[in-house]
Amino acid sequence: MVKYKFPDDFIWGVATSAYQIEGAYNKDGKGENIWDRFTSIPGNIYKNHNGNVACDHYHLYQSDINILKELGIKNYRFSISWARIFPDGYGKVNQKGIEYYRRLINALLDKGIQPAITLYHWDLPQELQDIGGWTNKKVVDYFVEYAELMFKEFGDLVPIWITHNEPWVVSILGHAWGVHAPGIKDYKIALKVAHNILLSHGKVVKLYRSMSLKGKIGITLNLSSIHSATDSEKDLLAAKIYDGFMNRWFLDAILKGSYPEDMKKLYNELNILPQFSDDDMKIINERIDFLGINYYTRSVVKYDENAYPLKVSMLDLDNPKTDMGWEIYPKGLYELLINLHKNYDGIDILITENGAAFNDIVNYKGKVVDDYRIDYLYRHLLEAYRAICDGVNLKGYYLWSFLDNFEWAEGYSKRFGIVFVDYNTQKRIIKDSAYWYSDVIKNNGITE
Ligand SMILES: OC[C@H]1NNC[C@@H](O)[C@@H]1O
Repeated sequence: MVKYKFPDDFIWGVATSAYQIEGAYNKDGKGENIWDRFTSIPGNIYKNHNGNVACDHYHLYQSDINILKELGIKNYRFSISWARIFPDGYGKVNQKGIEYYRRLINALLDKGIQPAITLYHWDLPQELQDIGGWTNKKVVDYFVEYAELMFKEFGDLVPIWITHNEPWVVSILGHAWGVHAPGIKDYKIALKVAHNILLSHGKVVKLYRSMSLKGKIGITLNLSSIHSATDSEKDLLAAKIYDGFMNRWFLDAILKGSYPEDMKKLYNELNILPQFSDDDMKIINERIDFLGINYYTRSVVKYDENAYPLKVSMLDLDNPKTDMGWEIYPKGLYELLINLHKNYDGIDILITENGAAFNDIVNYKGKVVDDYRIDYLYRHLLEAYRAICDGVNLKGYYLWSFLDNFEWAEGYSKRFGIVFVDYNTQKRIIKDSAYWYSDVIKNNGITE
């Protein structure tokens, strides 16, 4: 008996990204991207893993789609590798790249599976990084050129488009903390990158509207519910600052057309505030059809005099965690959804990623009994259900991830998939969580 039934038209899907699963890093005319380069530098990635082969999805996509069909999964979010389309980032088009994605999209549609495409999931063509990457306004225009070609080629086939995946991660992990490609450590650069990414987002949304395409377009943000370690004034302020740093900076720009005043003031004092114009903000505020959110965990923060630049540090609580070391905190998803509904005019929301890494093993029967992942998914879906009951316009849920895959700086050491991948043989093993999720989809809800 279905105890928690979701709305009839609720979108149930799974998600992946190009660099994390495709492999074929130098095949069929694809150009080098910043992750090809970043992973080639020893020490950047766990055991120097890279995405050269990954899950070899570039060659195995048909059998992978057959698994989606077998599980009754009717929506699949994936990203396009920009350098497969424009090897140099702009100008010369690689037809083999276009042909690959056309085969992939048609294979999905043939199985009754609706594609949702992310245009940018971190894999900038290296040639563009060589001219400054996202610090260079030219790259904004090259992104628009790339998006326009994708809309022309696939706009009539693909109902859901996501301009960018997690601009906060691209700017902060890639340009402030340096743990992601391109490995820069400069907050001022990071915020300039964030601004140009948001500009490129707004320009592409405007372009999409001008092409009278029938689908929906939005952006995906990684968001977290922020809690202060104590009720002290300093810790409460630390939580407000971290909420501004991770959430409100992007949400307010995109949905309200202005960066939050408190954060502009702080960044200006820190001399890391990027330059921008009112026209920029108007472009960034272009109306979107949905907000994509990636939720994994909450953040508990405190005031920390020595923490540059925000004087905020994260607590590492002794609570149940996933293999990523992220606290399992399902209620944070409910809190986030309610806050977004209240503070951003009830905008339609898609959960474009939620899931968990656990140290999966294949048992003696050749099965993966991942009850921990089922528990994580159950608890988070219950919170999503509660948010819907409380009025949130939550329209869908894409589980991260379809396949075990390359988890960026962690390499292949972290398994998020509901399908196990043996990287030595490329064999797929459907985990128990996949069969559980298949039932959720079939029942359009969760049973006790
Ligand atoms: O860390 C898990 C996921 N988070 N969001 C972006 C994805 O590319 C990651 O694999």
